[in-house]
Amino acid sequence: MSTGRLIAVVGPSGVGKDSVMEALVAARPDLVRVRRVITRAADAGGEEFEGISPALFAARAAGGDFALHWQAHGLFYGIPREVHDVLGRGQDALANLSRAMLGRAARVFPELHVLHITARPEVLAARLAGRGREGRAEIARRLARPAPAFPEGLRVTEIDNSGRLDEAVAAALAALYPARV
Ligand SMILES: Nc1ncnc2c1ncn2[C@@H]1O[C@H](COP(=O)(O)OP(=O)(O)O)[C@@H](O)[C@H]1O
Ligand SMILES: O=P(O)(O)OC[C@H]1O[C@H](OP(=O)(O)OP(=O)(O)O)[C@H](O)[C@@H]1O
Repeated sequence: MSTGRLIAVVGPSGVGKDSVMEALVAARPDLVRVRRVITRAADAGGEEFEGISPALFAARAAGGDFALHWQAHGLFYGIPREVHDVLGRGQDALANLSRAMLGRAARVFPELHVLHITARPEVLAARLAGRGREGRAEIARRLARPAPAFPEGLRVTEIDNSGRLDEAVAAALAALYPARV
């Protein structure tokens, strides 16, 4: 049985990562979305995640609970190591990763495929305002966050989500699951 792919969905805040992942899973029930462990308030809304304290996060990271973990936006993020079981069953898994983690992710997940979601800057600002999950200062910080460079040699599909979400999702599905001729 071939190993499943870890499909890393990356891109700037507000670009549509959660929206695209939700639609991909709806279109492909065999696709598993990784439930991240985040030190974000459990009632923050948005993606379905496990909210824990920074102290517990550190203990679990030290205990080897995470296949990957990183810090961003003043939060800690972890990908539970159980994702390896999903891939070992031959299933693909979707995970929202930091762009800064892609080099490490490629070492941890040999079958890594990067789905790089992009959008025009003015679109990002409007979408973060519309989402309303962060306050104005945090939105400004996220919009000003420099885009980490990607390491060489990754399998990357770039999807422009400046327009209709369904079109971005269709392009992602076509790239990830090209129709067998
Ligand atoms: N193609 C799109 N057209 C219009 N609104 C979108 C589109 N994609 C995402 N959104 C909206 O933009 C906001 C940010 O999307 P989200 O998926 O949370 O981005 P990210 O996870 O990358 O931060 C959300 O309110 C979402 O509903
Ligand atoms: O290093 P970067 O590529 O800039 O990514 C920074 C963080 O943003 C995303 O998290 P999250 O989904 O919490 O933030 P978002 O919804 O604003 O994208 C991503 O998973 C990283 O944890």
